[in-house]
Amino acid sequence: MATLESSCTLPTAEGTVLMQVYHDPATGPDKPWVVSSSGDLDGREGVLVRLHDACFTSEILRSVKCDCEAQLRESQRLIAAEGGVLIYTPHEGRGIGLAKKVAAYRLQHEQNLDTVDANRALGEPDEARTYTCVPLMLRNLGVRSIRLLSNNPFKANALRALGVTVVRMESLWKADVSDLCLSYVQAK
Ligand SMILES: Nc1nc2c(ncn2[C@@H]2O[C@H](COP(=O)(O)OP(=O)(O)OP(=O)(O)O)[C@@H](O)[C@H]2O)c(=O)[nH]1
Repeated sequence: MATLESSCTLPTAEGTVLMQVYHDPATGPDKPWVVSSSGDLDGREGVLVRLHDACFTSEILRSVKCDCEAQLRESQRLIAAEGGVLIYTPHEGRGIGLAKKVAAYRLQHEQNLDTVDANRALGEPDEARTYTCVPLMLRNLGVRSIRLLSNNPFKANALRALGVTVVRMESLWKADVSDLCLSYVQAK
């Protein structure tokens, strides 16, 4: 069972957020889950929520192989504007971890494989993400139902299976992606 470890109010470029750090035994102590919320969400329906999986290459090194950083910034902007929740998960590489994701990148480059085939060539699943702790995080904020900022039905299905009421999905799309990123988005 996940636990809320600590929280603070944090001034950000997009306004002040409530930051909460959770520990989930399923993902380990060195991989915190971070919940950043804006506005008073207690008892609210249809709250805007972004479930964002860590992407070191894009968000820290500014890789243009994928659209993760652009999606993160766009969701922060949308959430700040109307209130909502950003859940930043430790599921780097769709859950396979950074080292394996980078090995998959190498195969993509050297053998011209797409993201799914590269994972399979490494003996890894193409999807290893689980979101078991998310209902607790939403409950703790008093969120009753959500609008999920995502293009991936897997995430909405996973949350619904855990009992979260997903009213609808709202698309996140950044038009100015690189050619490399376009092939990644098409392989999704
Ligand atoms: N295994 C693998 N993971 C990748 C690759 N490129 C980015 N990622 C990871 O993919 C995750 C983001 O998943 P995406 O597939 O881009 O997004 P999504 O699940 O389709 O959902 P939305 O962004 O909500 O529409 C992050 O954890 C990234 O680290 C790759 O080539 N291989």
